[in-house]
Amino acid sequence: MKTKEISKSTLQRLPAYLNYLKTLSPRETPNISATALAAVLGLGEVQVRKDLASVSLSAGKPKTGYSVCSLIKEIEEYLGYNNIKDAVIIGAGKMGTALLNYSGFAQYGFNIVAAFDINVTEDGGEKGKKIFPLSKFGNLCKRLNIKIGIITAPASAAQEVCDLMVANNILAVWNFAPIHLNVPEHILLHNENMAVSLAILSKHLKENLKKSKKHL
Ligand SMILES: NC(=O)c1ccc[n+]([C@@H]2O[C@H](COP(=O)([O-])OP(=O)(O)OC[C@H]3O[C@@H](n4cnc5c(N)ncnc54)[C@H](O)[C@@H]3O)[C@@H](O)[C@H]2O)c1
Repeated sequence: MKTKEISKSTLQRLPAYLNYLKTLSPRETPNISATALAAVLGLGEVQVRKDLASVSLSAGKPKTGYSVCSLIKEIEEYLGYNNIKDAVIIGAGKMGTALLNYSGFAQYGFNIVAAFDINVTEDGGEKGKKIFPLSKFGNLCKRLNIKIGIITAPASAAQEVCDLMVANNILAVWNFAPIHLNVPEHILLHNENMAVSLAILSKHLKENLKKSKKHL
């Protein structure tokens, strides 16, 4: 992906390119020229060429133009549509802030961008990790295209928190609240139940102790 800065107006045009490219059938239209794209969207050819050059590594070929599939991927990547490394937390209490400030996620490339809480009225947090009022959740998720949500709210609030995440395009939920959550089919849900892990450990311990008694 190209990382150079692009202008605000180019950035604003990228979703329009993307929407149009997605309407094309890759079989019927595998390639598209900047001229054709400019004509369909009512833009200047030079402008389109410049916009595409700033996000696409594959320069349009003189006769065939750009590969539609590659261009879609490159624009999506530029816009952060494939952002699967950033996550947000709802519920900035003991558990939420511990996760927010845990540096170990970075080793795996994960970044917990911020936490949100219903009882926070002003932006806060430490070590550059922000805690925001819940009212700012939708805006930040949309702006940064966040796809992973972490629930560390009380069990009684977890379903409404989860619904809020789903409504704001979160696609994967890591749930710490000890409650069953109902989610649409397209949502990936992972429940982190520490009591279950401890129960399994305890069961294995019991078995090991039984075995060692037999050997005595
Ligand atoms: N603390 C632990 O060791 C631990 C371990 C396992 C699981 N959990 C689970 O994690 C969750 C959080 O536990 P905790 O100990 O951090 O609790 P906590 O009370 O310290 O924090 C919960 C936070 O959620 C916020 N909150 C409540 N309703 C909300 C809503 N509708 N929207 C946004 N924020 C809301 C509260 O203001 C509070 O800051 C619980 O479901 C708990 O069962 C905690």
